[in-house]
Amino acid sequence: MIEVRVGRGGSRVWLWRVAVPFLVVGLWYLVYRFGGVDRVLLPSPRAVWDAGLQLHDSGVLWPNLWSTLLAALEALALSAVAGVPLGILLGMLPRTWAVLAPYLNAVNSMPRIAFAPVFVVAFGIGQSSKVALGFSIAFFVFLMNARIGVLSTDEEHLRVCVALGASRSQLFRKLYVPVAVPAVFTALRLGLVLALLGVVGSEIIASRVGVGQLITTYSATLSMAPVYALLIVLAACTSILTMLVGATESALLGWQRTDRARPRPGGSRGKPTGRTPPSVTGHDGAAATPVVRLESVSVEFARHRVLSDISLSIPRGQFVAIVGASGSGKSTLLNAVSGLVPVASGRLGVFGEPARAGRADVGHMFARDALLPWRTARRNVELGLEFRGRATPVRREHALRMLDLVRLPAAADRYPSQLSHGMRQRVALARTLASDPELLLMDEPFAALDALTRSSIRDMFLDIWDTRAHRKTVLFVTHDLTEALVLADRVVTLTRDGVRTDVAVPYGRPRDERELMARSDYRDLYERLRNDLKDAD
Ligand SMILES: Nc1ncnc2c1ncn2[C@@H]1O[C@H](COP(=O)(O)OP(=O)(O)OP(=O)(O)O)[C@@H](O)[C@H]1O
Repeated sequence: MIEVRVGRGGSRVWLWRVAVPFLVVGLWYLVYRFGGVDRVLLPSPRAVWDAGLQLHDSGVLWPNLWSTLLAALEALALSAVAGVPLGILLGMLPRTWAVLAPYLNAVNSMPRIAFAPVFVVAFGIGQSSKVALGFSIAFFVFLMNARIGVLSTDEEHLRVCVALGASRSQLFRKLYVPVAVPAVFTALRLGLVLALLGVVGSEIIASRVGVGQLITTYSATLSMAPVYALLIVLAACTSILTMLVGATESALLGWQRTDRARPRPGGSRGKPTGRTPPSVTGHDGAAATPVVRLESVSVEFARHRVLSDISLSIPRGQFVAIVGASGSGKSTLLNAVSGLVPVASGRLGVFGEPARAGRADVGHMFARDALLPWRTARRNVELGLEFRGRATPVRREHALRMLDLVRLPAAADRYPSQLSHGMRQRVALARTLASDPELLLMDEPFAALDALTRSSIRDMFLDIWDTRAHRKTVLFVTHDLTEALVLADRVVTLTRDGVRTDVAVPYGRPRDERELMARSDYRDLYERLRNDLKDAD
């Protein structure tokens, strides 16, 4: 379908739209009058108009048109009901798709119209055989589009849902179905035309009623004027139905309309300012019960070792910053702790248990907000609570409280596309904090923001962390050494060979970046860590 954007000059577009049928009729008349075309094959516009009126007045048109449209709509509905869930499932199950794809593609490439006589034999001459042929053509459009819709799922949306505890069936309902909806609307438009094609084709081959049957009858006597009139009526009906689909799509997918083209955050990750300098202290080791304990942990992707022999012990309430060069495995470390990637060797314990995804007491926040664009801010914050089966009023009230906490009470009913990057990241923070996790895994959560917004959200986060009944344990990944030293109790530098430095940050809170920079011991510490990172490169 060709999209026409009606922006400025929109009234002129509408004028042209209305003018097109008149121009076509004018051209038709000219060809009829002066084109030397056989007048049996191409009757005049006037004759077609009269034939249309005659079909209407004689009562022939409406029952036949109704029969055809009803069969097409039935075929369309059946195709959608069967094709969409199957397409979504096949999108979710790539191995099943790999097995079935050659067969489905083979069936889809068959000229289905050739099956019309088979359906007539199977279902008899009547509505069922028409619906069957329409279904056999439109079904694949739904299946393929729904699958492609699922394949377009944003990797980070999936990761967030899994980290928030979504089960397979919740992923199906709350992630894949909404992701597939725009593709299903495309399928509706295409499927409508194809279902109609199947139904009319079936009527032309064998039918007692329907537009196709009328076309066969009139064509047999070379009365082409009613044939053209019927085709025009069918085209008008298809256009009206397509417009209805478009209007429904606009009403249901309001979040898409407002989805302004924004640059993806992530390109401007935080960089060390390089202005601050040093002082060094040894790390004081872990307190009683570690919240996270890694013992000689290694992680591999396709036999490629990404983390080697990492040992760390993080006590309750400690704020630990992980700093390292790009590719040193910082995100992988966090993903392993939250159970999103498996460890290849070693032992990884979280609250004394093996790491697993979807724990309510572990919150994972990513560099990109990964808010689900079809949900308002409030409903995004509710997501984790929804996965855990909390009642609607309870989670609604809680989400509003969390939005209050991140100072966004007025944004509750706005879609992510209507929020600035900073606001979106605050909504993501509210979503992470909603289940009141004891352990917060923060993967460069503010890196994609401009310096001013980053610093204000960082301060807000520290306020929340510091003023709660007890401090949460935080594992905070950052590229920015200054950020690490301003925020954390402890800084761990990570290289491709493992943990390089593990130091305590010996300054009280609140910390002021400028005051710190004025201290020689801070400058020494900064310099030492920076050199460790440089050597690792
Ligand atoms: N799912 C994956 N499959 C294969 N390789 C991966 C996967 N995830 C990460 N890697 C690889 O692991 C290495 C470490 O990646 P990771 O994202 O953990 O590094 P990082 O230190 O967080 O980097 P950055 O600071 O650039 O985000 C990289 O070489 C990356 O290509």
